[in-house]
Amino acid sequence: MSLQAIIYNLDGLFVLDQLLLPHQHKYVPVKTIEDSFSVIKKMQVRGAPAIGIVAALSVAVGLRNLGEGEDAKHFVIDSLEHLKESRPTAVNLFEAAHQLQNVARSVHPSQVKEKVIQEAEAILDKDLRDNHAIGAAGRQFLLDHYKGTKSKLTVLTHCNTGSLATSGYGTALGVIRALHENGNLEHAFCTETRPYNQGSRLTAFELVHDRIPATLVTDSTAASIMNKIDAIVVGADRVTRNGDTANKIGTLNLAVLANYFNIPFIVAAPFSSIDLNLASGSQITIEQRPSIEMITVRGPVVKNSNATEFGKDERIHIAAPGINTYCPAFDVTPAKLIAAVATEKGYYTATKEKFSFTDSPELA
Ligand SMILES: CSC[C@H]1O[C@H](OP(=O)(O)O)[C@H](O)[C@@H]1O
Repeated sequence: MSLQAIIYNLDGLFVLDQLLLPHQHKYVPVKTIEDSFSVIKKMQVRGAPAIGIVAALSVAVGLRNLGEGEDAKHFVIDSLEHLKESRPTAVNLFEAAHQLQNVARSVHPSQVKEKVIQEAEAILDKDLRDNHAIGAAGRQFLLDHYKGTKSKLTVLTHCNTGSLATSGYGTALGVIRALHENGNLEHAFCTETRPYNQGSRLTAFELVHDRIPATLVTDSTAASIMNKIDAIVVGADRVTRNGDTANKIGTLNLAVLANYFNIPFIVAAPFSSIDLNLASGSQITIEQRPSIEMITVRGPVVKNSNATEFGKDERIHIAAPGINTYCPAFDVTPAKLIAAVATEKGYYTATKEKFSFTDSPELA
């Protein structure tokens, strides 16, 4: 089974429906801007970089199919204003929108279609190159950190930051892949990452697919295995100027554990995930998800005791009816708990508990 979250070719744009993984492997066509809004909003495609890429490519598809006489510039600008409303936290969607809208505003009207399609396709191509560089930078930080003491590491990660969250290879999971490919990975642990279960359904799927030695644990197991862990590596949806980082809910728990157990906690993300317009994490909008996603789990319909038919998914209620719920999709980890931010430019470390992303990074 492919790990390719996004397929973009002359036939159009398709996303792997991640609500059905790992049991069903089904691509969904994205033919219109509304299709794009829907697959992002419903989290059929998710992951900060993937969201930005799908939004950009859906505009490219729309431009390829634009009717004669339709205004390309306004199509680009209006479509991306709408897509920005699909999910508020990941900066990659807003960064992609900014890039394409800028192109549409700055070129001659007759050039909008060609130049915006080029820009959208460049975002896709750049992401894969960046992920390999992010993996190298994260690996380099860890080798530098453990220089002279160990070169095979046990690493824990949270949520899904691999090929299913990007154009391929991944960010934090890219660091784990880089360690594995170079003989520096002893073992990987991944947390299930309730309530969407990106870890148990997606990251575990990727680790098994790549034959990386790994163990799945519940979110609540993390503290009890910290004595086995050499580093915690996570992704990011938005990093602010001082290094505060919004990431999947439960990330802050792990950062506090890392700090308590004196384990390096690393954020791995493309530089485009760093929002220099925001001074600190208190300014980040945290997406709230519907409570149905927390109080139920999707499961295949079991027709009878002898056979399981993967028919229409049914939701199985796992919480007491009537209970109030609080279901944020992300939390914010303060910069002081983060040892390094690994980007495609290299890795940044904090001085006096603050990051300076305008300085030169450590090069991998
Ligand atoms: C490289 S993915 C970054 C980020 O996106 C995920 O969120 P979601 O699954 O809700 O889109 C998670 O926070 C990852 O760490």
